Formats: sequence, structure tokens, C-alpha cells
Amino acid sequence: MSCSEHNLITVSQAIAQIQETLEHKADVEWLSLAEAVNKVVAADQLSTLNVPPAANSAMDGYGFNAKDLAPDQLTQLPVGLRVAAGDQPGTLPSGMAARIFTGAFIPTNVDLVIPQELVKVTSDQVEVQPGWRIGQHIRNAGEDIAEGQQVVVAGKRLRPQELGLLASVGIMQVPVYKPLTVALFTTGDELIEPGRPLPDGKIYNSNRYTLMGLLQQGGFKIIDGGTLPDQHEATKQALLKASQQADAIITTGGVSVGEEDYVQDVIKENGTVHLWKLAIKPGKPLLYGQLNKKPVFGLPGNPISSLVTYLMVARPALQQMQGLHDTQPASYRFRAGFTKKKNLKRAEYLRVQLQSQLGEQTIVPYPKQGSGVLSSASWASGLALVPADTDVKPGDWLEYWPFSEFV
Ligand SMILES: Nc1nc2c(c(=O)[nH]1)N[C@H]1C(S)=C(S)[C@@H](COP(=O)(O)OP(=O)(O)OC[C@H]3O[C@@H](n4cnc5c(N)ncnc54)[C@H](O)[C@@H]3O)O[C@H]1N2
Ligand code: MOO
Repeated sequence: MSCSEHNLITVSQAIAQIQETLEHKADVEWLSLAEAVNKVVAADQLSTLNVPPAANSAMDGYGFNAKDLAPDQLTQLPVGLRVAAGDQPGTLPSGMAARIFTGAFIPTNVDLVIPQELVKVTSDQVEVQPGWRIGQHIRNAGEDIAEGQQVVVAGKRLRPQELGLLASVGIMQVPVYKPLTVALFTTGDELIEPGRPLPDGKIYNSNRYTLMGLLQQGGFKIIDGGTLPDQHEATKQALLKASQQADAIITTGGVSVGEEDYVQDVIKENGTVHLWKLAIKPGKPLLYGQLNKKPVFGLPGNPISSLVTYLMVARPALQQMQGLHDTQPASYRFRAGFTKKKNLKRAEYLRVQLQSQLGEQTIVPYPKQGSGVLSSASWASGLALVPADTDVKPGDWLEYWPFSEFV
């Protein structure tokens, strides 16, 4: 494989290549609506009824038949029927008004509703001014959902409003994909767990916690493989075992060109390396392969590189396996509030904030953009993309992903 920056593939090419190799999908289980928030629905959900099931009143007031009302003068009618929400509506006798409440089904012969504050009620009569129209304040049967209509498509993540929508058509249980099991490994003899003293030459393992958080946010089940030593045999044993237990594997570190980088060798010798190196900064040495047909994402070790490659490359693939139809996070366009001259051959993902300048939200990068500067990501509200071979000047439009879109 060539290492020249001109031949490196882009993020969208990488995603397309990876998605072609993904055969496995999460298993399906049935859950009640009370347990199904944030799950991905596994089959189209259709309504077997109209919502609302019958025409009903949008107001508290009085229902009339237009034939009983004079179009251009005051009409007085006695109240001959009372219908509250939940009542059987019945029939309005001719020449009378119906007392009706919001949500109550419309009685036969009623074809308009007038809110109570617009009529005058005397002891035994309702007085109506002209100015009404037939159909007013009546919500029609099936106005929200028609019988047979698809209410939720397969592959959609169930938000609270989808749960309510499913309940509104009487569905109580839904088929959803079970959480994917993802094995997570950090690599490197320099890593020490937080909470312990830090010996010379060592650093605290931060990627483990960033990635655990990302996987938890994705709703995945994590097999925490801990830290692999920089040893070929131990790396091989651990990754092969994980490929039998998990649906997918994520590693960080050990994918560049160093002598102590064993992840690539192990995948090459025991499975397939599909791609290595992307035209992005940070995250260039990203590796993707398969062991026992299970996808392995070898994220680069630098803390920002592993964060960015997880979000931009591994996450869409895991989402696809999780059954999600729309795997790309939404992005937005904002103007740059900065200048950047260094013209790179790689697309660059900057850690940025939106800041108000002259009444407009503009993109401002953290001053230190090194791939080891984790504080940049904590300061930032999201990522902005500077395309390859592009200089940025204030006012240029850039693509921006809020971190909140990845949750
Ligand atoms: N000769 C070259 N050297 C490097 C290249 C290159 O093209 N030629 N690429 C550089 C780039 S870009 C990156 S990114 C890194 C990626 O290297 P690895 O994936 O092999 O990662 P490591 O060498 O293991 O670690 C890199 C860096 O990150 C720190 N690290 C690793 N794991 C963790 C962790 N869990 N928590 C916190 N920090 C971690 C590690 O100590 C290193 O400082 O390679 C460059 N080198
Ligand atoms: O590509 Mo590395 O991830 O820039 O530091």
C-alpha cells in the first residue's frame, strides 16, 4: 500500500469500503415501549387504525348543525346534548346545540364547533353570532395517521416522540436490534491506569475512557479488554479471542510504522487488512480489517486521532451493524472566524467552538490543534472540516459537526 499523501483515501471512500465488508447485523429482540428509547427498530411499523379514530372537537364549546344557524344574524338555540371526551357522541336533535369539550367525538349532525368564549350562554339558550364556517374546530378522523400508514420505518432510532407515536396507534411491543457487543483494547507499554502513581516514562491511559464513553453513548455493550502489552503473541491471542466473543473490535495505538506496532501484523497474519491510512488529520494511520469476519478498527493512538477516527469512521460502521438506516451525523455550515494558511494534502478536522462575532455565529478553532492535545476536544463544541488543499479565510463556509450530533 502506498504511503504517499496523494494516494490516501478520503473518509467517505473509507466508509464506503468498510460498509461493503459488513455482513453481520445485530440480533433482534422484542421490547415494550417503556424499554425501547434509543433502540433501533428492526421492522416497519404500520398503523391498523385512524388517529384520531373519529372526528373530535378541538375546543371546549358548543357544536351545531349549520342548517340550524342563520348565516347573517344572531341565532339562539337550546342545548340538547352534552358530550365530554370519552363519551359516546350520540346524535344532535335538529334545532339544538351540543355542549362539547376538547377531544370529545363529534355527534352525528354536528358540523361545526364554536369555542365557548365566542357564544353567549343564558339560562337555557346559546346565542351565536354570524361569522362561523362549516368544519371549524373539528379535527378529522385520520388527520394525524391514516389506517395502513407507516408510522416508523425500519432502521430508525426510537426517540421519545416515536414511542408516543407507536403508542398512539396501539402498538405496545416493538422489534429492536439488541446492543452490538464491541471489544475495546488500548495498546502500549507506556500506559498506566488513572488512580495509580505515574512511574517515569509512563502516561495515563486516556483513550480507554474516551472510547468507553463513546461506546456507551452509542448504546453498545462493551467487552473491556484493558491494555495490551507491546507483544506480538499477547496481541494475537487477545484479538483472536475477542473476534469470537464480540461483534466488532476497537483498538487504539500500534497502527503507525513503529517497531512496537503489532495490531496490523496480527490482523494481516490472521485475517484481512482492508485499508490503512486515510487522507485526514488527525487520524492518518487508521487501520481497518477483519478477524474471523468481525470488523476491527485500529484507531491511531494519539488521543485526538482516536476520537476523530472513531466518530468519523468507526461509528458509522457500528451504527450500520446496529441496524441504523441513517448512519451519518448531521452537519451544519457556518462561516469561519479565522485564517488558516497551511495548505494540507489531507482534510483536517479542527476542534472548534461557535462564537458570536458581529451578531453571527462563526467557527473558531482551539489554538493548539496537535493530535495529542486532548484539552482541545474538551474546550470544543464540535469538529469543523478544512478540506484538503484548502486555505481558510474569515467568512469562508465550513462544515461543522456539533459533538451533540454524535450522541
Ligand atoms: N515515522 C512515523 N511515525 C509516526 C507516523 C508516521 O506516519 N511515521 N504517524 C504518526 C501519527 S499521524 C500518529 S496518529 C501516530 C499513531 O501511532 P500509533 O497508532 O501507532 O499509536 P502509538 O504509537 O501507540 O501512540 C501514539 C501516541 O498516542 C499515545 N497514546 C497511545 N495510546 C494511548 C492511550 N490509550 N491513552 C493516551 N495516550 C495514548 C502514545 O503514548 C503516543 O504518544 O503515530 C505517529 N508516528
Ligand atoms: O494522523 Mo496523526 O492522527 O495526525 O497525529
